[in-house]
Amino acid sequence: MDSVVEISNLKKYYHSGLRGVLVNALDGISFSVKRGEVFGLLGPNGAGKSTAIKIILGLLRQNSGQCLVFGEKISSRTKSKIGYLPEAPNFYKFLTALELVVFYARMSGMGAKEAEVAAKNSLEVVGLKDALNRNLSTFSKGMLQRAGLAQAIVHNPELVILDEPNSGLDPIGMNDMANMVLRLKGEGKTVLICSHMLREVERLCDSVAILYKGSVAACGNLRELLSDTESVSFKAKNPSLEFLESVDKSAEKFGVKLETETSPESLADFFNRIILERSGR
Ligand SMILES: Nc1ncnc2c1ncn2[C@@H]1O[C@H](COP(=O)(O)OP(=O)(O)OP(=O)(O)O)[C@@H](O)[C@H]1O
Repeated sequence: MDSVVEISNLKKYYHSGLRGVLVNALDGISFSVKRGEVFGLLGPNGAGKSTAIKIILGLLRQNSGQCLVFGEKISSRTKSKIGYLPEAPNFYKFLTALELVVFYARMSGMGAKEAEVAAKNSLEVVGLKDALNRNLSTFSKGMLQRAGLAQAIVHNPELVILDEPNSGLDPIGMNDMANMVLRLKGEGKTVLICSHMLREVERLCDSVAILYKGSVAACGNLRELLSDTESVSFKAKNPSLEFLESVDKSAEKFGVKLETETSPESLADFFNRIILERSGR
């Protein structure tokens, strides 16, 4: 499987505040997103996710390291193959859903007729067929997210980047969003999701990278990461608490930690463990 995004030793710092204090937003991160996979970019607030996404999109330049998209440095050619749903998109509210998506289709270089057909099609895909001609000002949050996804996929991009796609969605909306992501995957597209909704990420993603303070704390195939816990198990008929405590104490003597949890871990547990380890708490 070839890489759609290949990030190597990427560094980005900002000068912040009046004194220009240096903030290491990305401190040499490396990961790759393979063609056709759903990839989750995770991390607590301030970990560097948005900075990484902006660099992939060509909206920001790194200070050093490399970011290749479709094997090339970012250019207008590579950008035309990317669809992007920003977190909390701020669309022109006086446009109808159709006008909005046609606008983005035209920006991607389509002619008027082609843009209208593509816009109607992508609005139908996201479930807004009956709201084509409604003003965005009358849309609920969930409908705005759908319209945002429609603009992100209208030009049939190969790579779709979704920043907090579940923001403001109710459980039904989240389920619909998940189905749309799986549909994109089924069409052979690569999807990069940046999210704090770990249950959804666990359900959808093939691979993840967890960022912490500008570094990669964990990265790889999700199933492999989650089954990576070492555990010791034994069978005993109705063990008493006393017995269990004595086993635990004897194990401790030999430097063995008995785990009562069995693998695979949930992504949320894995995430918390990795972040706690990194933060030394
Ligand atoms: N324009 C900027 N100027 C100065 N510092 C910035 C700027 N943008 C981001 N930072 C800092 O860089 C670090 C990484 O920020 P970034 O927005 O990439 O994190 P994030 O993982 O996307 O966080 P969140 O989950 O809150 O969106 C943070 O310490 C942030 O304060």
